[in-house]
Amino acid sequence: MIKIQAEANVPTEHGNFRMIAFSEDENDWMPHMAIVAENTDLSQPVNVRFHSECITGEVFHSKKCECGQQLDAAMKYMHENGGLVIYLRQEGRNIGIINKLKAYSLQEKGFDTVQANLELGLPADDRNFGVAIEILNQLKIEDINLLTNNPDKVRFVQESNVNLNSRIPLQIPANENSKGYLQTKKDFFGHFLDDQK
Ligand SMILES: Nc1nc2c(ncn2[C@@H]2O[C@H](COP(=O)(O)OP(=O)(O)OP(=O)(O)O)[C@@H](O)[C@H]2O)c(=O)[nH]1
Ligand SMILES: [Zn+2]
Repeated sequence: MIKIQAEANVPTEHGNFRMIAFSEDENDWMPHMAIVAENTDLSQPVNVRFHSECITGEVFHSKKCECGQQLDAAMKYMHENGGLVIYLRQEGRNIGIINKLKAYSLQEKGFDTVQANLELGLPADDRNFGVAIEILNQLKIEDINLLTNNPDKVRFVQESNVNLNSRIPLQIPANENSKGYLQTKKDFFGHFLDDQK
C-alpha cells in the first residue's frame, strides 16, 4: 500500500507545483510523484496526466521519442488550467532503462519499438496504471480530464472508481527520429494520433 512519504512546494519554469512522493517505503529512492499545480481546484473535474518515466527523453532530450516535450507541455497546461501530473516510475514502459537501451540497440538493427521488446523476451508494454488510480484515490480526486493519446490509460480510468469526464489530446509533432516510434504507437497500441498515417 503506497502512501504519502513527503511533500513540498517547488517553483519550476512552468510555475509552482506541490510535489508529493508516494511509496510503500520511506527509503524508496524512486517513489512515484504527483506534482500538483498551484491553485488547482479539486472540486471540479481535475486535469490529470499519467506520465511514465523516460530518462532519455526528459533528462537528456532524446529525439527518439516525444516524452520530454509531453512532460513540459503537460506541466505548462496544468500551470495554465490547474491540474496535476502523476509521474510514474515505469521507465521504458516498465522494462527499465537497461532493457530500454538494449531495445534501442536492436532498433539500430531495424527492429521497431514493439519488435525490439519482444525480441528481448519482454512484453511490448508492461505497465499497469492501477497505481495512478490509487494516487488519485489518496488525493480524493474523483472526477478527471485525462491528458493522453493512449487508449490503455483511458481504459484503466474507465474501469476504476474515478470518473473520466473527458480525454484531452497531448500530441507533439513528429520529427525524423521519432516518426517511426509514433507510427508504431498508432499502429500497434492504437494511440489517438492525428499526424500519423
Ligand atoms: N520499451 C521501450 N519503451 C520506450 C521506448 N520509447 C519510449 N519508451 C517509453 O515509453 C513510455 C512512454 O510513456 P508515456 O509518456 O506515459 O506515453 P504513452 O503511454 O505513449 O501515452 P501518452 O499518454 O499518449 O503519451 C516511457 O516509459 C518511455 O520510457 C522504446 O523504444 N522502447
Ligand atoms: Zn521517451
